Amino acid sequence: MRVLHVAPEAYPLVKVGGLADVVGALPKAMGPLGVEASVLLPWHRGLSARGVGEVVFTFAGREERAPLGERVEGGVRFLLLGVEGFDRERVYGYPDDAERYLRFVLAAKEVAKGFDLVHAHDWTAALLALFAPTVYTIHNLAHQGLLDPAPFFHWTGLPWTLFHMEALEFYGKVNLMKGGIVFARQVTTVSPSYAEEIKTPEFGMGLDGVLRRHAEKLVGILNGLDTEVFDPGKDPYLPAPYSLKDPSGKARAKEAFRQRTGLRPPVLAYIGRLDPQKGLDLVLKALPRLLELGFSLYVQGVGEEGFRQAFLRAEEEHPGRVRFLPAYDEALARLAYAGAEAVLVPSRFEPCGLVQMIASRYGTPPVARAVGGLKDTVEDGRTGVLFETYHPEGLLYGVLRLFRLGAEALGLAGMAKDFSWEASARAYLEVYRRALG
Ligand SMILES: Nc1ncnc2c1ncn2[C@@H]1O[C@H](COP(=O)(O)OP(=O)(O)O[C@H]2O[C@H](CO)[C@@H](O)[C@H](O)[C@H]2O)[C@@H](O)[C@H]1O
Repeated sequence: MRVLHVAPEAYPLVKVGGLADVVGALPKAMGPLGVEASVLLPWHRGLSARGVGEVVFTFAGREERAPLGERVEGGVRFLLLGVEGFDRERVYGYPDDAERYLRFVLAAKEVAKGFDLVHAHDWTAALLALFAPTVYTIHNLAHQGLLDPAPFFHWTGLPWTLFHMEALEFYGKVNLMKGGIVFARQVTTVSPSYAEEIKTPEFGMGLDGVLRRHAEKLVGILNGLDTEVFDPGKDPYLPAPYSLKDPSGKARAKEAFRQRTGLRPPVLAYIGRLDPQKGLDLVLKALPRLLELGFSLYVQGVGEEGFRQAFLRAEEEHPGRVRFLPAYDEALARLAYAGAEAVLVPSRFEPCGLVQMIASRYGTPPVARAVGGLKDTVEDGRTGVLFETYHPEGLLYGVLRLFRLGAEALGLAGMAKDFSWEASARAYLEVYRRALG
């Protein structure tokens, strides 16, 4: 079976968040099951690849050409598509994102012709479901890809008959994610709990009705971790390797983390995008009390300016107790996963979440909110702590409970857990078979 993954980001070529981890790891995990997978990405600035040809496609009624590159990393074949609009600093966050990614999809549709199945990820690739046999994965319902119908139909050349409630129309706009859900042969999301939650108005972000109508083709498959990439036993970013059998190297990581950050333990770490999804308002509100109780805080992430300012202020006000790294930094993230006493994942909603799994793999227990994939991956009281109420008190209670139970013991229990892709890869194979059957 030949499958083409289509996505905006994939580790190790380009990563903003967890989507990249998944798109980088899943193709590898499917190999042993007989699925030959390639990953198609936009040719973002700075990526090098061997030119392998040119893709001819139609955009806004005109013929365009885009160079196609190829590069193999970690056994995965990446294809890079050099359509206009991607020679830029960032992956997302431009006013013309909808246009650039539509152009990418219309070119990707030509590449897809050489494959049995497309596996499209998130809103940017959703529209492929209209052009090829597609499995569509929702990584986050918060980003749906909304745009005005007039430019959409002009650029794509699709008929206006698709502009109705059971197809692409969404409150007067075109909704690309809705198109993915309606037209894909199978729809997946990244945890069983999130698959249930998104069928309710509370978590459905306006698409719960559509998801309920298409529930028979919707399945929740838990993300795994690339256990080769995230392995404290051979992580080049750590001062010494360690494992469940011999965790002694973890003390070295703690020491290195302390020296690097100047924070006195116990340190609570947040690593991730600075996004309202992630419950950072709870962290900020609980901060004074956490500091009073003797905890320090480490925050690493990029995203919303409001959060950036708030954490810069917190760092300034509490030298030696709060450190904020407003950057994407793989090396420091690994050191934090290994060197902090606990990680905080107080999300409002969380489709799956990789942060809590990575932390566990590095022997650091998570304090997480009992939603979505967090509920499916953190064993409350055994590998970490889950709290229910979206309130600073809920988070505080969770932190205190974790340390009462013994952070170290919970961390070790987490290290023993299987976070690999194995079971989930088999579940995806079933979905692929259904899509083609
Ligand atoms: N500043 C920084 N420096 C270094 N590393 C950083 C970083 N900021 C984030 N990361 C890394 O990005 C990843 C975050 O992944 P998550 O899955 O936890 O959340 P995200 O919301 O990005 O993903 C979305 O997609 C994934 C994939 O399906 C879902 O698990 C999730 O619930 C959904 O919200 C982790 O590997 C983390 O270490």
